[in-house]
Amino acid sequence: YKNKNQRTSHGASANKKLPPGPSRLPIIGSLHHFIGTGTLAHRAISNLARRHAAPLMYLELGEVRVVVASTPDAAREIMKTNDIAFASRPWIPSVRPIMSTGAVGLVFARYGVLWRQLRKVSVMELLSARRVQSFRGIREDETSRLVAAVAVAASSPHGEPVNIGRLAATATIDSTVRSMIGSRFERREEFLQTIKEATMLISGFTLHDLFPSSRLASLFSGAASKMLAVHHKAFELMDCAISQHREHQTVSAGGAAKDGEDILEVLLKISKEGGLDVPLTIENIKCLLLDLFSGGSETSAATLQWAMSELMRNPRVMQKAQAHVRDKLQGKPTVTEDDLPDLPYLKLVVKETLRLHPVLPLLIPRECMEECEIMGYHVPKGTMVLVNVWAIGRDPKYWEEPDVFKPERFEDGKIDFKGTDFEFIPFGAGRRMCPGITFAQANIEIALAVLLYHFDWDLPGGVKPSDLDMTEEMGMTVRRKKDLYLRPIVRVPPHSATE
Ligand code: HEM
Repeated sequence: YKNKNQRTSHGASANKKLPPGPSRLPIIGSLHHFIGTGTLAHRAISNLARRHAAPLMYLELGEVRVVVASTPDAAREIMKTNDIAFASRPWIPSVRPIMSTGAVGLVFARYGVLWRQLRKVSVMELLSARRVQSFRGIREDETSRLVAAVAVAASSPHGEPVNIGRLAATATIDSTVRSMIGSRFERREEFLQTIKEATMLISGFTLHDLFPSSRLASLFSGAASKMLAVHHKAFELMDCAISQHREHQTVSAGGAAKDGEDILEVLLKISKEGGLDVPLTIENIKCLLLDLFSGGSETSAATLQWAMSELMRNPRVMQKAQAHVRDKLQGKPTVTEDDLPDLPYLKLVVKETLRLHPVLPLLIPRECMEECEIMGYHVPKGTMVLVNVWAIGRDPKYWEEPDVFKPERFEDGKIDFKGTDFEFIPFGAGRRMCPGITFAQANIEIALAVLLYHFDWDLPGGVKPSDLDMTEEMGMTVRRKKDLYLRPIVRVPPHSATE
């Protein structure tokens, strides 16, 4: 056994104190602490950090060194004080073969000129408030379809329960994809399946990722070749999305109403104009598109589903939110984005949902680019760094009654998720912070508003609110394990059902 607070044994780092953490065994490191716990990583890591009183904790997952930050102070030291040192992403062995082909998007790009370029284009051009605003018509159209689909179920003789998570996901995914390529993706289901497969492989927990130097592990897991196969499939789908985009443009040019520039159009234009520090290749464009598709849709869909789940579990909050929307809208036929600024309570509901259910509970892993001292401990170069935002959002030192869903806690407007209040960082912070906050907020708020405005909701089968199953499942994001089925009752009839 190695003891906690053990000094490192790696060359120049020798004699420097590593953060505390659980005991480690030869070869497997700390992995035995995770086996048989039956708990998802963010919960298991949170339990370990608490047991070892380790705001900054050191683990070895197989051969991989990992440091986990579990308090706002630790997160601040990493993502603010030492932001540049932690602004890279690790290329775990499963993704390395793909990245080595040059197929680098934004999410996994190493810190450097290419990342800076892609980041700048994304923040300034693709996901800016102005651009997000230009997709308003798409969002309103998709949410009116959502309302229409729910209304159909509500009008069935026995009041059919609807799979609200799935319907809301369809609305956010279609809205995202339309903003990207101008129309709904013909191969949406196939694409979602591919993303799901890819994200299982890049979770970093394959044998090959944990024991990168073992040829046997690499052979057994076959992860690299599976990853390449998924990557080829994803690229084939992106080619298809690009051709679909071209066809759509031809149709639009032929007289059909046009929504304004979509994201792919902007990217192709920027790449053609040139004058960039690093040329934007078609490969980069496909990767970036893939990142935005996948980063943009599942995260928002999962958040919406958690919001509805918490509202069902907390009838007081549900009634207050519904009364708030109906009061403000005063019988208007439907909610438009003009109404959203008048619905502050809804924004608080979204915030509280993200506090209790940050869909990326450990953010996206960072990599330490140069050895650093954090909270008096040594973090060696090359260490993978995770920030447990799930644990931070439930820390009783910072949150009163942390397990209670209480949107009012944000009422004074002092705490926001923009990356400066380290007790609440569901979108991360610093240079690698999520660039899609405005895009996500827009999609989530309008969908939630229409669901609460038009309908009341019941749990089918006589389930009591407090008994609603909230079990999590880890996919690309932490989502509900079981789909959320609810029975809708129309309160404000939708004025016109689209299709
Ligand atoms: C509720 C919705 C969302 C949540 C909770 C979320 C959360 C996150 C988090 C935690 C990170 C990592 C931040 C870090 O390392 O500090 C991230 C990165 C990223 N997100 Fe989001 N996100 C959401 C929606 C979106 C949307 C709508 C888009 C785009 C349309 C998007 C695009 C990205 C991209 C491209 C990155 C990588 C940025 C980089 O590495 O430089 N996200 N997101």
